[in-house]
Amino acid sequence: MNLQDITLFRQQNLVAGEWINADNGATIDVDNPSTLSVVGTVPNCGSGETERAIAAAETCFATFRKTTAAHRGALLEKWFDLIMEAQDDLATLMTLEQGKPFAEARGEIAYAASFVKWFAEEGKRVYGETIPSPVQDRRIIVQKQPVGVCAIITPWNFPAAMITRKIAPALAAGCPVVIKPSEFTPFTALALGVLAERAGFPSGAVNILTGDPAGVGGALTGSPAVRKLSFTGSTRVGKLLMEQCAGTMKRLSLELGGNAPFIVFDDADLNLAVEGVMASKFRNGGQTCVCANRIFVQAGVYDAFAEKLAAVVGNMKLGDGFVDGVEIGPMINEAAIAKIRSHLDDATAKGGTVIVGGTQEDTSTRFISPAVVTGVTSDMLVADEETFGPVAPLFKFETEGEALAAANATPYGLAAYFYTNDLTRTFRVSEELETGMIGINVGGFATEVAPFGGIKESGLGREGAHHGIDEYLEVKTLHIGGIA
Ligand SMILES: NC(=O)c1ccc[n+]([C@@H]2O[C@H](COP(=O)([O-])OP(=O)(O)OC[C@H]3O[C@@H](n4cnc5c(N)ncnc54)[C@H](O)[C@@H]3O)[C@@H](O)[C@H]2O)c1
Ligand SMILES: O=C[C@H](O)CS(=O)(=O)O
Repeated sequence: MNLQDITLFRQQNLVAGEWINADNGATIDVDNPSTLSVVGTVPNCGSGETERAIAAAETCFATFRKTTAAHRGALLEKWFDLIMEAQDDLATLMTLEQGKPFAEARGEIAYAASFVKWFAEEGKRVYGETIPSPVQDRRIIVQKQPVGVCAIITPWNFPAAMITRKIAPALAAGCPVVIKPSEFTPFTALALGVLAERAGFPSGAVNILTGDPAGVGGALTGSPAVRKLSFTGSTRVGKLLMEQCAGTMKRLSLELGGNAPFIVFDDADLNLAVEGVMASKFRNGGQTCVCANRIFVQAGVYDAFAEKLAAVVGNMKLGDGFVDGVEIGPMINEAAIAKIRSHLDDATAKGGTVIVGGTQEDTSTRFISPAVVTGVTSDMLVADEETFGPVAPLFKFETEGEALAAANATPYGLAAYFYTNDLTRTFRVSEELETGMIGINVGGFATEVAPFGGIKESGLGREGAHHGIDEYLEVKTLHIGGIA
């Protein structure tokens, strides 16, 4: 493994300031989706180790909550510096275990670090209020306090950013965390844990467990000592965890699945719209929650747009993430390949045409060439399910009303995109689209400064911006009487 600092490669879990193995010594293999070789192993922990991590976080909370925001901000600043110094090593671990092109992995590390730097400052701006009392001898003060021990469960597709987008505000607010990263991409998370230790976070502030999702997750969601769950992943698992948290009334932040519409109106700049699809659809090989999942093109420009898009997609470089110039890496696992194949086969069986890509040179690998499909209709799987792969399905529409109805015909509401040069249409369409975030003549909006999140079955709450820290705070109102 080509790391400058090999100590960042950890095959153990971080619990109460100690690096541990599973109590029974069991391990999980982590493979390289490009070569199918084993990158390494991590402990297969369960409820026992999780309960110890929760206890360590609870012990830590008693003192960590009383540190100043400035102190916690200084720790976050130091962590930011260490993350950026280790950017290449962290990106190497990410490409090894997740497969994304190395340049994208480096970009994600910088994106992940931006949340750490942002919340180092936001923690110092957690302001309270004084409220004019309706009773003469009383004073009313509103305080904000850390919610307590937080459980953090994250997906494999952005293995660094999905962790820091949660734990940076949690730590800034004074909340210790117990993290369960995806079993597919644990090494990035564990390396971030090494750097958090080096930054000076106290024992028990950051705990990281790998293992049986249901076992670790069940201990986290069932523990009354855990006051909040922040989850990013599929809507299916999000609903399950929401149910499991009900018994202890935990605070919830849920960042779930998407089914983003991408609408190209006939007055759009088609070259810009093609650039937008490339940015939105094919980032991380299409394994992105906010990627364009359904592309609606107005009839007058449909053929021209399809031709332009196919020409660019057909020239994309597919391969191992460490090869210079590769734009599409391997899919994360065999199930991902199977889902992509099922969507392509279903579309062609129902009248669609794959005009470029969608093939595998070797079906024993996890590589599939990026595809454009025309003649796509609402009865196809791609209309209702997150493909989570490099497939661009093109739907044709006639009127704005038809496009809006189709775009909103989904239980998801995370992201949407549309391209137009008509100002009044910009406001009309923005106000009608049922999503949490909209790109207008832009195909990507990953930034720490703006709120990120969805509506409907895409989740609850917001991450990033000033909104993100409120998810880790409780509001307390003081009514002080007898003041003559
Ligand atoms: N909205 C967002 O910000 C956002 C960001 C990234 C990914 N996602 C979504 O995540 C999904 C892809 O990620 P994924 O495949 O890792 O999702 P997933 O739901 O399968 O897994 C997410 C995490 O949940 C854990 N998990 C699975 N079953 C569990 C259980 N029973 N109890 C506790 N934990 C459990 C997994 O181990 C993993 O750590 C897509 O739907 C994508 O849209 C959403
Ligand atoms: O996959 C989901 C991520 O949240 C996408 S982004 O990097 O935040 O845009």
